[in-house]
Amino acid sequence: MSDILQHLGQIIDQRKNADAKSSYVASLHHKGLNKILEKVGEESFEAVLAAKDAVISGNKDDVIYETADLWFHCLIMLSHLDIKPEEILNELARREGVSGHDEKASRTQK
Ligand SMILES: N=c1c2ncn([C@@H]3O[C@H](COP(=O)(O)OP(=O)(O)OP(=O)(O)O)[C@@H](O)[C@H]3O)c2ncn1[C@@H]1O[C@H](COP(=O)(O)O)[C@@H](O)[C@H]1O
Repeated sequence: MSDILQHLGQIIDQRKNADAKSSYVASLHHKGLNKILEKVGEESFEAVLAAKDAVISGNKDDVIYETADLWFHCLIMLSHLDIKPEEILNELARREGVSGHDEKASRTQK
């Protein structure tokens, strides 16, 4: 999984200076952070709606499709801010084995 995210992250980085007419990613980089964040918000909402629908219909295909759109647009956001997908993966690896309840308790004790 990390190979795909890293490879896609590299392609998205390379698109920063590409022609917006021939590349969707380049067109978003050129439009800037606000447009990218608008797309991330839109795709988040669509993923949530797909998940709610899946409970009723039992169809998970749209959840997979919309979550892929969300992850893809998050990668564009990260690239625009010069953050590598590896940095997110490293953070998840750092958290491995630490219960969210324990982590929250350690924060509230400070
Ligand atoms: N994984 C993706 C990917 N997922 C989704 N999308 C596009 O993301 C867009 C956003 O979806 P929407 O339904 O919101 O599209 P829209 O209505 O056209 O968008 P708006 O006009 O509302 O902004 C669609 O045009 C999808 O085709 C993607 N476009 C590209 N990639 C990858 O990125 C690479 C580089 O793409 P280009 O920069 O276009 O060459 C590709 O080779 C792929 O590997």
